Amino acid sequence: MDILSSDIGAVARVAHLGKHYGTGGQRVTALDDVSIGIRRGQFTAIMGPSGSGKSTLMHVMAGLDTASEGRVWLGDDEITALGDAALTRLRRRRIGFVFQAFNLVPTLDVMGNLRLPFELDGRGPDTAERERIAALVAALGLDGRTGHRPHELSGGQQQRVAIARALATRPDVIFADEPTGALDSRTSREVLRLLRSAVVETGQSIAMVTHDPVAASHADRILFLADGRIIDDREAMSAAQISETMLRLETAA
Ligand SMILES: Nc1ncnc2c1ncn2[C@@H]1O[C@H](COP(=O)(O)OP(=O)(O)OP(=O)(O)O)[C@@H](O)[C@H]1O
Repeated sequence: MDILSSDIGAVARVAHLGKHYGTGGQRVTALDDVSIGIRRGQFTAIMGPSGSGKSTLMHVMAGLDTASEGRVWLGDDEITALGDAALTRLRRRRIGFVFQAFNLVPTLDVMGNLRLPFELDGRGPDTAERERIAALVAALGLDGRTGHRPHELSGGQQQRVAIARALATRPDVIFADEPTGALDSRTSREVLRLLRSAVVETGQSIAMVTHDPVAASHADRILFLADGRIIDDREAMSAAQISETMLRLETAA
């Protein structure tokens, strides 16, 4: 699939991306000639059967893993051209992450975790950033919890902290890898509503890898991967329509 004209100006983009693991008879092709953009201000879900390359695509787009072939951009900046130090800086300043396992620092309290992206950048949050953190704490229902450590919070609360942390630096894009994978269905819905409202209210761009058709039904756009290729690119769909598409893909796989 060639890059769509509507993906030009995308917040993150890959062209002719290939990713292989191993060599010789052990060689696995995780991604095969993928060209796609994540559109600015949209909530994009990335779906596909197990092993189809979803996490690999996200990790390469986010600069957490390298491409074997092709090129990767964040906005106008080609990340495949950056050295390690520049890539680390770009990730810290311009990309937010939300993971299935929350990935909070267990020894820091909630406020410590929220300040962490700024501390890692070699500075504390400035006044405007402190105000933003306070607004996120209130909006995400974490008032009264800022002195708690992660193990003192429920899974849903921990994921809300992770989302607040990802939003705090106003990243160009947030990559979320199975953000509801460890949560029950009611808590998952709350987390998805939070992600959705960040897109609608502040124009945050979010790309989310998920297995869950209900989670993907919150997205504006759904990319379907199979065998390392993008095989479908759809506007918002219902959970039932997504389940049907996934069933077709899994049966074909
Ligand atoms: N570090 C690695 N070494 C070797 N092979 C790998 C590695 N990481 C991923 N793969 C392989 O690449 C392919 C794509 O994996 P990936 O994790 O991206 O798929 P996925 O769609 O995210 O799967 P799942 O839904 O099960 O998490 C798979 O065949 C996987 O076994």
